[in-house]
Amino acid sequence: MVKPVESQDYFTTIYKIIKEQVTMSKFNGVKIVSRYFSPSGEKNLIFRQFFDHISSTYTYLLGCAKTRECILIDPVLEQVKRDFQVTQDLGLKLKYAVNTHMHADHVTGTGYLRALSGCKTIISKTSRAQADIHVEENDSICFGDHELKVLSTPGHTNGCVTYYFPSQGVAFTGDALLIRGCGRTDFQEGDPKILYKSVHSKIFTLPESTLLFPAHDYKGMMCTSVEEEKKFNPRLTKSEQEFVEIMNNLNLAYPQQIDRALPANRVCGIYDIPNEEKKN
Ligand SMILES: N[C@@H](CCC(=O)N[C@@H](CSS)C(=O)NCC(=O)O)C(=O)O
Ligand SMILES: [Fe+2]
Repeated sequence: MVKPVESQDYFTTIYKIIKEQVTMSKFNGVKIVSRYFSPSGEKNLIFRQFFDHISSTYTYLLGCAKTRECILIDPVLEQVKRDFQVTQDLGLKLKYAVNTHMHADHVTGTGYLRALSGCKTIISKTSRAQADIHVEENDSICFGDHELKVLSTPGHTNGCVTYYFPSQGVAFTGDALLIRGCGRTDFQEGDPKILYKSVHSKIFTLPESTLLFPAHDYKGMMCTSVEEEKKFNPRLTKSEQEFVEIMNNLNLAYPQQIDRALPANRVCGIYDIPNEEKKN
């Protein structure tokens, strides 16, 4: 039985309430994970998922309901004011602006957020991009009472990481794993064999009920689970050889903003915001 949801909180419209990581029923061989991902502070967590329509990027706000410290994962430059305003509305103090990788399709908002709020920027060491803090496999990112673990998941880019949130049974996969897809491997040191290994050894080995939140979706989907992707991902359920073949023949157009995005993202976005701009 799924308990009715009484909270008006955002997340309850997506997931039904249940106390622990219990799976409720089976459909098409997949356990329907109806997990309550802390919207009301039951587990002391504030969560928001934001979307940028131009680049189809998801940005995630995670906040500690007790200490009010928060982080933003994969903010987009053009949406920084929106995202930052929400942190202020909710009485949160931004501690870190975090990247899953050096994005090619949009300019990261991390540098701008740093200028606006004084937060620290984070990216992986392997990305070789500039930031205040460089993370590696097994590092922790702590905010308030919460801790994310860094999993190195290269293949889309060398520096791709997944941020795993064990206490919530959630992982933020960046472009390593997309819903029913994965990040392309045809530029930025992309390598399909490495990506296949990353996903199979680091993401598909997480508990099956782990909810996965990617950096992008192009079909309007918002979230998946390890179990779903292990069963239904049209690329990563194949053998390594078939996967390589698929990835080498995607023939995708280059991201429209790539020429602007890569140089900016090498320095973690735009840092020098005019004072006037900061006030608006
Ligand atoms: N049309 C978009 C770019 C779409 C794209 O290439 N997305 C990347 C993630 S951003 S680096 C990707 O890996 N896609 C995989 C796929 O299968 O679509 C734009 O012009 O920005
Ligand atoms: Fe990417």
